[in-house]
Amino acid sequence: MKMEAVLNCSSQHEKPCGLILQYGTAGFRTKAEHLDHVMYRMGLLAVLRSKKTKSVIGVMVTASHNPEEDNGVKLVDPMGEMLVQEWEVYATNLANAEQNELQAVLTDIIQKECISLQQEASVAIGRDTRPSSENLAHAVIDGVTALNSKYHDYGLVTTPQLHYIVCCCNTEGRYGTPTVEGYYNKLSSAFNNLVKQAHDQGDKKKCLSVDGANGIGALKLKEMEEYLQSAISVQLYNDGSRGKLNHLCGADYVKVQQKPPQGVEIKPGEPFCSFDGDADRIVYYYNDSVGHFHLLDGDKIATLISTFIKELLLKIDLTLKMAVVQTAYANGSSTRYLEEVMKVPVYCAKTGVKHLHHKAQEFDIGVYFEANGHGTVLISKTAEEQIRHLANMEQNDEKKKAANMLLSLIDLINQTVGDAISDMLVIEAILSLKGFTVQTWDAIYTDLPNRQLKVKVADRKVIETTDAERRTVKPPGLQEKIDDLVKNYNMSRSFVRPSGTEDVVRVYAEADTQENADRLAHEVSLAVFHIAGGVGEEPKPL
Ligand SMILES: CC(=O)N[C@H]1[C@@H](OP(=O)(O)O)O[C@H](CO)[C@@H](O)[C@@H]1O
Ligand SMILES: [Mg+2]
Repeated sequence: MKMEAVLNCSSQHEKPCGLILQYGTAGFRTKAEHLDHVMYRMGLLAVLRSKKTKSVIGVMVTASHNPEEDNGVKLVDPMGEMLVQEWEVYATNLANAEQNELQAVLTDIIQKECISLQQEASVAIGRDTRPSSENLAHAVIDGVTALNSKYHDYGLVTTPQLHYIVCCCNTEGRYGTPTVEGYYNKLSSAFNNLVKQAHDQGDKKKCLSVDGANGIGALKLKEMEEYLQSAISVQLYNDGSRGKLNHLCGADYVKVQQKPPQGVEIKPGEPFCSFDGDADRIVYYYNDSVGHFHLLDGDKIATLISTFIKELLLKIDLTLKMAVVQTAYANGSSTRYLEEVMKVPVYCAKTGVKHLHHKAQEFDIGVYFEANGHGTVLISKTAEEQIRHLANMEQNDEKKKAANMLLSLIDLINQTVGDAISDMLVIEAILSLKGFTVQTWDAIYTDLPNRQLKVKVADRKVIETTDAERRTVKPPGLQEKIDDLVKNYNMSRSFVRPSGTEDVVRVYAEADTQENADRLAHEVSLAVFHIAGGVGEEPKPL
């Protein structure tokens, strides 16, 4: 390694003095103007990770649902997963090293990980549509080339497309062709195969309105449309031609505000969905005949998909270990429905997709979704082989058909990470095959009214949690207070946790009525404010 070249080039990607950042729930995220040095250094780290794993490593430049002025970066591990947690600390150390400490930090990583510098490396780079992303991606490339490594710049791609590409590169194409076209071909042929088998198809093409959050998802869905034309017609809103990224639109806005994106008119019963800024999340919704807004979030998506898979497994008489993984934000009704009616085991993981993904890997079929619409399904290799064997050998036509359906579903699902486009096609295919509308899907169970709030405190780290973040252990007295407040309401639940992506404490409450959920959320916010060092104005009732 030519350390001199690395350090020289680093001085062109200067670190703002004293700036401290952390590789959080989803990589680094902050104002775009503070990230040039982080990008260069993540280029370096991706090369080291690539040498260590002898695989292609991905670097995605995006800040997902955050405002357009922000940006961020996440590293993608060989099988298309998020960067392994042990390396997050290296990422943090590199990002925060002053120029004169950089050499020591790099050497430390190389020694601790026993990295052979002779080993070849290769990095796959992608970026979202933010105005700052192109230059920041160049800084990543500078880091990669400073270490004399190869790279492939995939340009504008969704986060899940880059995860897919990395997985394809490292499995000699067994997962698919490592290009955006390969992704379109794989998903569209699986989708077309599935919907062909729906009974009520006739001449009626499926129609769906999509809010693209003015981001990369809109761009890529437009590109993909020609591959899907015979089966679905998409009406795109917030396609990026005018509005600002994520501004008053997108999956996060719709989920948190519990209302449709601004500027779109929804006819009663019309199915709508929203992507987030890097197209790894999706939520569905519709307005009923009296104008009430109905949200079908990650919990409803997990229920729909797991019901469908369970039905197919029953048809082919295959016993597989299936589970659903949620977080504390999952609506209590969804957990109850899954456990009590569907008899599917449900696990609660800490917030952040990496935690859910890990848990889901423990099962033959692991369905995981965060309530905000980020999730996917993991199917173990053995389970896939068993299904493939049945599809090939089975004599009974109905069973053969069901096994083939499962195989197409496996191809349609992006197993590397949550994927708005893939999830949307999975949902549309299931709705077609079951003859469901969004309303029938919504009626599977009724969400408990809920509310999410944010509280500003001086130092959110004073709050420590346990039991998958459902209870606090610090500061003293807070959990007791929350327990007391929750007791005053019916069907109630509330918890608080420090956010991993924003400088706030998040409060969640649910109860029998919206008024009660709002009131409980406010009372718990006050408890946080008073016990955990609130700053600024005291939280006001909604
Ligand atoms: C309540 C909520 O939606 N939290 C989000 C948010 O994390 P926080 O740690 O809550 O800020 O951003 C994460 C990354 O996108 C996402 O995984 C997570 O679900
Ligand atoms: Mg996202």
